[in-house]
Parts: sequence; C-alpha cells; structure tokens
Amino acid sequence: MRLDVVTIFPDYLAPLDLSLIGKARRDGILDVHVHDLRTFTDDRHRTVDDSPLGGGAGMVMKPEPWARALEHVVDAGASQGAPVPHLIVPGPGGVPLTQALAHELAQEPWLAFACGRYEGIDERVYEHAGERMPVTIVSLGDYVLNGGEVAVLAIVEAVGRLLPGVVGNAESLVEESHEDGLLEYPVYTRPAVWADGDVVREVPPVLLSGNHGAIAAWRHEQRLERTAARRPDLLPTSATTGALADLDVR
Ligand SMILES: OB(O)c1ccc2cc[nH]c2c1
Repeated sequence: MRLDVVTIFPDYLAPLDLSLIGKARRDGILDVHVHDLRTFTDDRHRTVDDSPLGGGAGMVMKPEPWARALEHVVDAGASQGAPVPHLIVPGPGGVPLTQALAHELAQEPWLAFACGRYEGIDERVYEHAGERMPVTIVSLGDYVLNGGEVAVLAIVEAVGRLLPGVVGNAESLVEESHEDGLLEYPVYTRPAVWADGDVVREVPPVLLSGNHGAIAAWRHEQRLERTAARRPDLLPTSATTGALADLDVR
C-alpha cells in the first residue's frame, strides 16, 4: 500500500518511521511519502492561508497550493495499480473512524491524506479533488484537534496494522476491541501473585487452571461484562435486556 500525506508540518508524521509501521515501511509493505504543502506555493512567503471570505475568526487554507499538491501526488503515484488514490481528509465533521472503516481502507492500494490546519481547507478543494478521486472526510471522534496530522497518525496505524505481515501474530488481531463488537478481555502475566507493597494482588485462578475451555468461557464473559459496563451501545438490544441486564457491572 502506498500512502501520501500532504501537510504543513511534515515532522508531525515522523512517528510513521517508528515501531510496527516503521518496520512495515522497511519491509516494503507500506510505501509512505510525506509532502510539505508549502512546496506547492508560488510566493516568496510560501503562503498557504488567507482570511475567510465573509469574515470570521482565524484563517482558511488557500485552494491553489492544495490543487498543485494533490496533482503532484496523483502524478507521483500513478504506477500504483490504481490511477488515483482515495483521498482521506481528517475533520471533525467527517464519518467516524471505526474498525470496519479501517478494514475497508486496508483493502485499498493507495491512500492520500490531506492535513488541514487553521479553520480548515477552502471548500472548493474538496470539490476539485472529488472530480478527480474518491474523497472521504474522516473524524476520530466528537472532539476537535488543531489539525489533521494526529488523525492521520491514528488512521495509518489502525489501517496499517491490518495489512498482512505488519502484526507478527495475526491471531492477536482477532479478539480485540471492536473486531467483533465486544471490548477485549483483561490480560495478565507473571507474577501470578504480585506483592504490591502491603497489598497482594492475584491473577484470576481460572487463568492458572490449564482448562482452556473454562479460560475461553471466562474471557468471553469478561468481554460481555466490560462491553455492557463501558459501551452498552455496542451490544445488541437483546443482550442488554437478557442475561447481561442482570450482570453487576461497574
Ligand atoms: O478534529 B480534527 O480531526 C481536525 C482535522 C483537521 C483540522 C483542521 C483544522 N482543525 C482540524 C481538526
């Protein structure tokens, strides 16, 4: 998968050189290109913003640099087995990033990301891009960041880790939060008995039983309890009115 990111803060994307995503780049699974929007300005001050027409606070990102930048991205990546990328624009007014959307995006050969700043990008950029490529505005959640870069890091990690070969043990992708509608179960490791000062904290005994059926059943119940307690919205209605409704969840 090829990823192109256009931003006025290229250094913000440095974390894409680290950990599993960085390894995926070195392994040739991800081909990441970060572009500085100011490269596509045409004035000595490398201007990317201007006051909002119609008044209002803050500044708006000018359309011309974006049009040049996205044209450059399309030209640079034309050999990707797809003529154009799917353009993802992070924004608080977008569709929510979900695990399902991450799986959809992980099927694509080429994603491009436009990182807005200030009060946002001139609306005509979305129209101009939409005439040339699929465009999706994606939100991390119902809160507002100062720009799209943090959201791109989150989206690239959520999508990249789903690509074959990125996560060492593919099984670890199965029983994760949101993969099948439930939150993950609690995890423990050694020591089985942890002397935390005067407090002794033990691992649930079932995990030491060697009874894999009992362990699986306990873990599933933990997932149901956690989901009912923290994210009842994820449970089917029937689950919250049936046995789960009687659970003493904190
Ligand atoms: O909350 B966000 O995902 C987000 C994304 C882009 C811009 C640009 C200016 N504010 C932004 C906020």
